[in-house]
Amino acid sequence: MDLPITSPSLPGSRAADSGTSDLILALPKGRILKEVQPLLARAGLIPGGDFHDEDSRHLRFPTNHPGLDVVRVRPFDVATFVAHGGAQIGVCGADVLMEFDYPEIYAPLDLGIGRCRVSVAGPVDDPIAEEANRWSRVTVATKYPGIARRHFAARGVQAEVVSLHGAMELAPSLGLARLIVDLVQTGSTLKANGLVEREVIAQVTSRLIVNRTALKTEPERIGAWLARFREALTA
Ligand SMILES: Nc1ncnc2c1ncn2[C@@H]1O[C@H](COP(=O)(O)OP(=O)(O)OP(=O)(O)O)[C@@H](O)[C@H]1O
Ligand SMILES: O=P(O)(O)OC[C@H]1O[C@H](OP(=O)(O)OP(=O)(O)O)[C@H](O)[C@@H]1O
Repeated sequence: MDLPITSPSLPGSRAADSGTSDLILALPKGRILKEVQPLLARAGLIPGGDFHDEDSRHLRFPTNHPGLDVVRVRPFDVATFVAHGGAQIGVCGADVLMEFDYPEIYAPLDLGIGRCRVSVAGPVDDPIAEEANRWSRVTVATKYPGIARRHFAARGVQAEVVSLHGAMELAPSLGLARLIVDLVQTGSTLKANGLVEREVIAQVTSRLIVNRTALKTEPERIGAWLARFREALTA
């Protein structure tokens, strides 16, 4: 398929030479970075420099496409970089998209990786937690305050959120909150900490995301990358 993406083999094809700026693809550090690499390869995108050196202090890397650089950021920050137009394209979990609900972000492609769910969980030995939807107030420890508040508000329950960035599973036993809202995949972290899943809020996979304004102003370049990723998903 002949796509209008700057070819690395054409001399003088740097986007900067033609007066347009480089596109930036924001990738999340951590587990998704590993999972997304085969897809990048199928899309013909190879990050360069010392991208594969986990100890590198560089944050921005060139690729085999002179018009596209990659940045490596925290998973939660991918959405923010793309929403603010610092990056035009990104790879981001649906959990993060739900949390921020940025209107500037368009998420056209489900990449089918990073599969898990956002759930409400509580202590195994607190069966009353099952009835949280009937209470007027709950305390919830989470790194998803927006998702938690909206989820309980939709049932007329006010969620008092204790904001944590990890180890949410400790919160009920240490008295920070009665419930948690967190990601669950195998359920082994919940089990290991005496918790049980009470309710699934949403299924999660990673998405290819784009900045809506960038897509309007650069439909050919960004559209071509979307087409490449779409094709890579079916390859
Ligand atoms: N257990 C899991 N199984 C599958 N996907 C997951 C799991 N945990 C997280 N994810 C997905 O991977 C994304 C990144 O999670 P990861 O654990 O790598 O980073 P993080 O711990 O949220 O970030 P940070 O390192 O900034 O705290 C999440 O937003 C979610 O979409
Ligand atoms: O159901 P499981 O298969 O046990 O997976 C769920 C765990 O995975 C995630 O944590 P992660 O490993 O990313 O650690 P972190 O949140 O502390 O970064 C999530 O926050 C849960 O703790």
